[in-house]
Amino acid sequence: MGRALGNRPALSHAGRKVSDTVHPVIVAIDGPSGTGKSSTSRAVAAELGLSYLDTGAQYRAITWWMITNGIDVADAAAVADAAAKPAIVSGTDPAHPTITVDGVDASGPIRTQEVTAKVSAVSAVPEVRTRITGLQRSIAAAAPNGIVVEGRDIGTTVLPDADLKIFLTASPEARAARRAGELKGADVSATREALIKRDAADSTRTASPLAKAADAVEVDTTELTLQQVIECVVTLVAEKRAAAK
Ligand SMILES: Nc1ncnc2c1ncn2[C@@H]1O[C@H](COP(=O)(O)OP(=O)(O)O)[C@@H](O)[C@H]1O
Ligand SMILES: Nc1ccn([C@@H]2O[C@H](COP(=O)(O)OP(=O)(O)O)[C@@H](O)[C@H]2O)c(=O)n1
Repeated sequence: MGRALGNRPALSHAGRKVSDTVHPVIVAIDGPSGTGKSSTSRAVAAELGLSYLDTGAQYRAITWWMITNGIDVADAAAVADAAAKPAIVSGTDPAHPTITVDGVDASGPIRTQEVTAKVSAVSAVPEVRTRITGLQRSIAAAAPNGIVVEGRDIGTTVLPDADLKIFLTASPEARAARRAGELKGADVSATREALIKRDAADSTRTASPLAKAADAVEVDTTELTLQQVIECVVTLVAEKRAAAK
């Protein structure tokens, strides 16, 4: 499948050849925690002039709202009942991504350990996924030049017709070392265990689990620098655009 970039209606702009028109490009980047999705996606979007959406931040935002509103995240029915309540707004400039919940900046609170520990339970609830997936599709459809969307189920469920799908992987050791490096003083082996536990929950849930789409390009980042991963994805986007001309 995949949306053929070159098969879109050929619009004729005054003084501009149709072949010069750059169509919006949709890039889906999925994979487990610490594989480099956010850093790669932001950099690729910035380099190519695309919008950027961190879908994990949206699931963290709704989890933070549940916690601050006293909802027991282990109670799936209570989470489902409340899923439509918070207003979640994502800013998609890769130079300055933002997220607000009911108008309040949530970029700091969504990164706490409590949210990290509870986000998998909330994101497994089908009503939550339906709500957040709807937001993601509207944001992608409105991006003027195209968008890089990163998460767990973008290539499989949210944007199955994306022009390019990437699935990033890395060894648990490399991922834990990267994450522990961000959380000053964090123990690498405890971080590794927590990552493995969250990946297992995300991969085994019934509703839209973490999975590689059949037509995704898998990139193992264990031995690559971040710059190498960025260059790899930028090259793959350029190849897609060239093939679509
Ligand atoms: N290829 C890489 N080599 C070394 N460090 C990396 C690499 N990719 C990402 N990082 C670092 O690892 C950490 C986690 O990356 P991030 O992009 O947040 O991963 P994810 O979004 O998949 O959880 C960040 O500090 C980032 O700078
Ligand atoms: N498309 C997505 C993105 C994230 N998530 C959930 O949100 C959590 C946090 O995602 P994240 O991208 O912020 O995680 P990390 O950057 O910490 O790896 C994941 O562990 C999943 O439970 C999801 O279910 N579907």
